[in-house]
Amino acid sequence: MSLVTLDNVTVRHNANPVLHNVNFSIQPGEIVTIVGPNGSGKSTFLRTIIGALRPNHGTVSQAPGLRIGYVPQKLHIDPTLPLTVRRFLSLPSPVNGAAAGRALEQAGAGQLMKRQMTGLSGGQFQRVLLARALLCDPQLLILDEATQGLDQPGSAAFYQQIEQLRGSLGCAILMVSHELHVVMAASDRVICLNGHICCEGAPEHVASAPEYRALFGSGTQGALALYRHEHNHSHDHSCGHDHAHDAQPASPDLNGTRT
Ligand SMILES: Nc1ncnc2c1ncn2[C@@H]1O[C@H](COP(=O)(O)OP(=O)(O)OP(=O)(O)O)[C@@H](O)[C@H]1O
Repeated sequence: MSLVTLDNVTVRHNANPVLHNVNFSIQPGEIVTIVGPNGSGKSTFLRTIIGALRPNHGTVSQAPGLRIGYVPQKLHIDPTLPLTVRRFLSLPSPVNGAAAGRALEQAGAGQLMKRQMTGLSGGQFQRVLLARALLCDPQLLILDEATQGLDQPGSAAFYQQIEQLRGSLGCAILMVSHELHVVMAASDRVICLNGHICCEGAPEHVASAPEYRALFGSGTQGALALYRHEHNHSHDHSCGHDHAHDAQPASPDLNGTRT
């Protein structure tokens, strides 16, 4: 059974159609990535799925009792506000220390519990947002441009964490990203959105689709191939071929340096 289904959904902002006749569903454990140019309706799509926006036409249905974890695009915290990670995770509802620690571990941020929110690096901050989304033990985890502002190794490490979470928690993941070559390697299905669904399918299929290339050009496909190569092999650099041009998704050291 699908976790969420959109049936012929149209959404307008101030009478302007932003999404038009969109059909979509996501299955348990699936990783789906939404790509599309600025203003193409990606955030509107996510907000419609979580129920923050009502469609003007069509229907949105959720599996009964569906638990959704949401990682926003960004979150501003007043730099003068003293707020530890532990306290942040208890907003708006209190959580016990064990649950907070478990969520931080799952997000790859186990050692950040006592840190000040305003002292975190961009990557650490996003992992804390991820931990907060995991507190409800989501069946569907939604991420809206969650790696904005991170460098490419930081983004790649973040998405590898997401892939691991799908493996360990079994949750489905729906994410929006501009970093096509990084994100697509972790996706089961990619949807190219531009007010309507232009094309969808396996990452390789979408990367070579004419609709996708019309929007993004063809440069990404080479980067995707490189990343897949790096992503799939055993990381044994002694096997004799040239890695000089491989994309290198590194594991960030959450204390601030990178390995
Ligand atoms: N609350 C709103 N009121 C009026 N117009 C809106 C509102 N939210 C979004 N829009 C408009 O709807 C269109 C789609 O916006 P949306 O944020 O969904 O796109 P996006 O693909 O997520 O963009 P980006 O990649 O820039 O984040 C844009 O033209 C935007 O200006």
